Amino acid sequence: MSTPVIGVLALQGDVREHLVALAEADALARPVRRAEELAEVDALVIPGGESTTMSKLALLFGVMDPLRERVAAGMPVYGTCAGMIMLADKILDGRDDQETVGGIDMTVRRNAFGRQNESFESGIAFKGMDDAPVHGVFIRAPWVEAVGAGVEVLAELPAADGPDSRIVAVRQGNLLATSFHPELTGDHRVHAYFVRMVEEHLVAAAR
Ligand SMILES: NC(=O)CC[C@H](N)C(=O)O
Repeated sequence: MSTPVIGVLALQGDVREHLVALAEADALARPVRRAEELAEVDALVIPGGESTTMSKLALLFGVMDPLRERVAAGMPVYGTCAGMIMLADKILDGRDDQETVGGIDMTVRRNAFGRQNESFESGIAFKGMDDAPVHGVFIRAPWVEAVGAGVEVLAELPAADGPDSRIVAVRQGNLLATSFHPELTGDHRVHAYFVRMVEEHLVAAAR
């Protein structure tokens, strides 16, 4: 099978780190800014950054609707942090004019873990990666407040202030989202998991 071509939405955010992580997970990675570039990739990563700015630029560059169309058509997408917010059907604490691509039946709360100076790192038990916890870097991170029946929860963190836990990684069909940033660590197992999702999608689509 040919190597999957995975774009990284390069309007704003930590694009370069994702390009490196995807290459290390054996994908062909390239930045995507415009609809024509989106049309040429098999799958997409939406990076961390600032979802309000990303939303504004996606509308300005005319990629918001093409993105929604590709998601509806089944293109695999992985969103980290701001990218998770972009994949949420509903957001809390967003800006009034903030739009998302949507696609995952979940409600995500922006900046839920606190402000920049409350950023933290934590080992995370990630479903299917049983050899060792995933190293999670959380920077003004969102959490998933509610999920619909079709959403698989892949990771949760115990809440700092009570018995509850916070959902920090989910998958719905071909869409994957994490509150944290595996691209900022040397541990690229989540990117490898996404590359496998893309390969499985391409095999199924070719049948
Ligand atoms: N590291 C991040 O991507 C932060 C996300 C940012 N707080 C937002 O709302 O988009």
